Amino acid sequence: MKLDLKIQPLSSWIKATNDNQPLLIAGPCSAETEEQLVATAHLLAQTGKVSALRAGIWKPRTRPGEFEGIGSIGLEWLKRAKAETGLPTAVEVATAKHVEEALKAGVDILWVGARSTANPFTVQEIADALRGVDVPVMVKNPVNPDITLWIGALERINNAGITKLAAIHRGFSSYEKSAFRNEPMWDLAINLKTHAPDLPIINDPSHITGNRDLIPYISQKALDMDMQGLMIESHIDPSVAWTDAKQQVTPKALAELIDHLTLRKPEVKSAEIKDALADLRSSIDKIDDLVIQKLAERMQIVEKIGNYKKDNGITILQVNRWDEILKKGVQYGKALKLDNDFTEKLLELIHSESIRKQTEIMNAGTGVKENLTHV
Ligand SMILES: C=C(O[C@@H]1C=C(C(=O)O)C=C[C@H]1O)C(=O)O
Repeated sequence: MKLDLKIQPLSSWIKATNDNQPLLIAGPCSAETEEQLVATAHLLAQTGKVSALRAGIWKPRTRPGEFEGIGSIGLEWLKRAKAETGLPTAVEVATAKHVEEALKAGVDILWVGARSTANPFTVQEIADALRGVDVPVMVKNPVNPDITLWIGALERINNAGITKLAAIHRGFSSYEKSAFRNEPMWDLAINLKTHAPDLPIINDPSHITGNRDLIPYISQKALDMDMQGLMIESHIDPSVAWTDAKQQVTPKALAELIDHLTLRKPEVKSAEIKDALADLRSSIDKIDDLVIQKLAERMQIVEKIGNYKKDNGITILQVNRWDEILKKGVQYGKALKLDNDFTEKLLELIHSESIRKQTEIMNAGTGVKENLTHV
């Protein structure tokens, strides 16, 4: 399903400062003092790598009692930073009042935060406040891994007439313990790209990692996933930052980090490489056809087994048999140099479809509607 978004190219409102590096939006997590913001902005501008200055002035904090942003006074500081450095400015807005104040103060780019994206009422309020205004808006993914909420927010903003639109991939909350503050769940961002190929996606490695040491790894991966730019938090002295101290980098460290990234292009220019890729891809197509044929054959056998089970009062799940398949498969995959995790996930997917199919057979004619795709 392709989304019907009316979008202007990213280059109509923001560009990388040069062709050899990614588009970079940078700035402190929060504007703390006028001196901190303006001094950080100067150092960022001096790197020659930054296309816009970001700073949070209204901060949605998970718990009360934490620093909730400096508020509207920060808009004056942003004005000064822009006047002195020439950098366009970007802030997060979460209410109609924020939108009005930010626009009045001449903020160049607005973004909708992850907690706001998760709430359609909030997004609609922001969208209504944006009607008739020509300002670029970036929409962060919602905190929860729900791509339809992300799409819905983009649609609401776009329906209000905002065509300078981009998505920001900042990762998703997860119950699992992980090295990341927010799980990247790349599949969701790739899925969004498939739904809206023209929609630019900016990656936010600061919020994904929550840890400055992991930022280069996520930044490189984002570029290799064909994302259009990076938004990275940078503070003149991260050790004393009032918010997110662990994930901020100095402007100098940011410049070095950007220099170490490799920028690859999605287009294949050389005819020779194009031919070689076409050959390899045609081999992949043949293999994919075989994989699908074999899976369909397997499912026909599953159907027969399901019918036997129905006629003879046997449970669908056979734990020992499943365990045997999993162990054997993972071992075989390993011998053929497949990653254990991959083989396990693949077999689990096949098994859950097999269970679904047999559940359908058991329920046939009983009036029980089986809507679940996975059990
Ligand atoms: C197909 C069966 O039913 C279930 C599905 C399995 C599969 O798809 O391989 C294996 C064990 C069962 O949990 C079976 O009992 O063999």
